[in-house]
Amino acid sequence: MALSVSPLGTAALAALAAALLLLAMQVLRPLLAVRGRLPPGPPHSLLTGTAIPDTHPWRTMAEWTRRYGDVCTVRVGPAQLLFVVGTARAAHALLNKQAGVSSGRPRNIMAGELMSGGKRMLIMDHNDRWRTYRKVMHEALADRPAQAYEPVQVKESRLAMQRLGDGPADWQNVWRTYAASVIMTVTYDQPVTSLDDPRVRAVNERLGMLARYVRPGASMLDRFPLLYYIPEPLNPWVKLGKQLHARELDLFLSQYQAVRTRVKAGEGSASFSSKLQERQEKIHLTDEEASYMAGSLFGAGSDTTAAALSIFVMAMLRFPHVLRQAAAEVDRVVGEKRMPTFEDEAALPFIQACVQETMRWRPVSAGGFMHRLTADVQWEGYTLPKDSSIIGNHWSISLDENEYPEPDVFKPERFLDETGQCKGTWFSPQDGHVAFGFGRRICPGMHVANRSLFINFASLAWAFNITSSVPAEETDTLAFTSAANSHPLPFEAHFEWRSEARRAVCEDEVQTTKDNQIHG
Ligand code: HEM
Repeated sequence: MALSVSPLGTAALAALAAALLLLAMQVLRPLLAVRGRLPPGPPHSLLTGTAIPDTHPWRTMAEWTRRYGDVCTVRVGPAQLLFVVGTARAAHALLNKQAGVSSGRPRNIMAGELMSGGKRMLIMDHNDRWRTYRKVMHEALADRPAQAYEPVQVKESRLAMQRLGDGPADWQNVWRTYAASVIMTVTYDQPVTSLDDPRVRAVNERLGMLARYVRPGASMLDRFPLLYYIPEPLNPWVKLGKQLHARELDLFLSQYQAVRTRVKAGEGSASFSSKLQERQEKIHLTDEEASYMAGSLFGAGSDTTAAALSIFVMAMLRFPHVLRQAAAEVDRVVGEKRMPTFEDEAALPFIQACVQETMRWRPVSAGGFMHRLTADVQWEGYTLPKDSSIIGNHWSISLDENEYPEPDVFKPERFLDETGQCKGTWFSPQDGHVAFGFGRRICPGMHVANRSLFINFASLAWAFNITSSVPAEETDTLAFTSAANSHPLPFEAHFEWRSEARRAVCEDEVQTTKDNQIHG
């Protein structure tokens, strides 16, 4: 007996077949596009790709580098290729020297396109808007303009020392407050004194949401991009992404507009936002774009800086002789009667070397950030196809004993030359490490970050003996969170004033620097 199918049923079957065909094309297209040999990599399943662990994925990736080589192929889901680059040699060749074709970002529908409206620099592709953002960032944050923020960093650092000396239970929050206040001042000329400040709470709440969706494949839309095309009224994911974006945009716009209002009233001093407002029209940025550029500085620069400051404290507990060496250098140059300043920097090469070693020893963005290849790239007989993702694993590069002998030991002197001056490495002549990333996506805030680390490390060495009831050799130097910006898990640390006189000098300096503002 012949089966009869109604016209409605035929249409449904045709629609189903078309959807399956589209799905198959989406899955197969990147694989069919592979035109050469891929580097070896860990096993993967055809449907779900390579199993990448949620906890400290950079440690597993480092293991893959040891097993499969400098560049290995990983599959995210059934079709997306990700190249994990695990040595300085390969990272320098692929991500620095060929930055022209390795500086895109992979598509991120939920966190990038919907929640950030395509306006968040860190997850924006290598396009014209990104170039404008990058130019603005360079003009505001490069080495010379970053000097303007030094008075604010000095003021906040004095406050941080005072708070640490008071013996807070959660001393890591002192660093979070320091970093939040520096960024809020740099961005809006709005210092904060507590993490409970409603402005900080609001932005941290938004960042918490973003962190949830920014990981590859964290949202259904990124795992199954076809879902994006379901009409909006029936599409819960698109609706959610747009709602979250609207709330974040409201927050960023209101902070940005408040600067405009204060400037009109002749109040406050210069900031990233006030300077941006002066030239916003000339560079054709809408208020929405400009407010997002300003607003997303907090996410990029606050948590990262706070983590690096805690990492230094961890290193000082594990390697107490380094703190003694740092204190000896600071005492020789600065003495007891005043605290260190940025004018002392050239005379404090050991402290500068401590900054570099902290960033190397436990890199904050431990796994690195994904880039996207915008053309096919050749690597030692292998082809890395256009549109694949590529990631430089900061962890394995920083702990590679071929580049850094005894990599687990905190040894600032590895960055000192025979004349005692600070030096870099062959692949990073300036900083000696890769913790700020690669190529055209290298962190534009690094000069602000380095200054924060310098002034706080010098001040810690000047002010405190740092102690713990845990013996130095039992300090767990691998106890870190698994977030993209990996913080040390809470640990015990006591900050004991080296002398009553130093405590009194710090109290005085808190008063004398309390009105410090951005220069210019
Ligand atoms: C210790 C502190 C910091 C660390 C470890 C750090 C690290 C990084 C890393 C690894 C990247 C991505 C690089 C890549 O894709 O290869 C990045 C990007 C970025 N950072 Fe930082 N950062 C720090 C502080 C800051 C500060 C203080 C600011 C702002 C004042 C900032 C602003 C940015 C921005 C806007 C981007 C996006 C750049 C782009 O995608 O083109 N960062 N940072």
